[in-house]
Amino acid sequence: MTAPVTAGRLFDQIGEITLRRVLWLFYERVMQDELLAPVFRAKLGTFPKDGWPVHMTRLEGFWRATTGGPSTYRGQPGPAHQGHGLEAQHFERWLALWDKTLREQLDPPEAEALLKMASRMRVNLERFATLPLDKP
Ligand code: HEM
Repeated sequence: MTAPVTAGRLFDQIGEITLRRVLWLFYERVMQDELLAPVFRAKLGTFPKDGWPVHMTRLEGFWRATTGGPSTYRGQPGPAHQGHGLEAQHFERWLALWDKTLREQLDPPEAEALLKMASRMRVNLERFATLPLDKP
């Protein structure tokens, strides 16, 4: 019988190197997407240079922590999404690319687990993304 995928085991099941590969491939695709790329380019510059190495290190830390792996990530994903003019369509596209990349690169249980995690986070991130920057 296959054990259920839980956060603690997920990092080990995916593996450090595979997780890193998935993330780089995903953002390479994000940067080929005409809706998403301009948002990231405005903030981080030209992929994979400028602000990208730092961003990728931070994201890797985030996903390591989320999947139960060792991590020193101490960021705040919510506020990071404020002030970019993000709408529902950006999140739809992001998740569609995430889904495609995960399905190609991982076994179904791990792919589904990572998709489900991002789908849940979307609710909170989208709420932040549409908050006015200067609250009265
Ligand atoms: C559910 C979907 C998403 C997840 C899980 C996610 C996750 C993250 C995380 C963990 C960070 C790092 C936060 C930190 O600095 O500590 C981040 C930053 C960021 N994300 Fe997202 N994100 C999502 C959707 C999007 C979308 C749709 C866009 C826009 C097209 C976007 C644009 C950005 C930008 C511009 C940053 C800030 C980069 C920086 O200042 O270094 N994200 N995201």
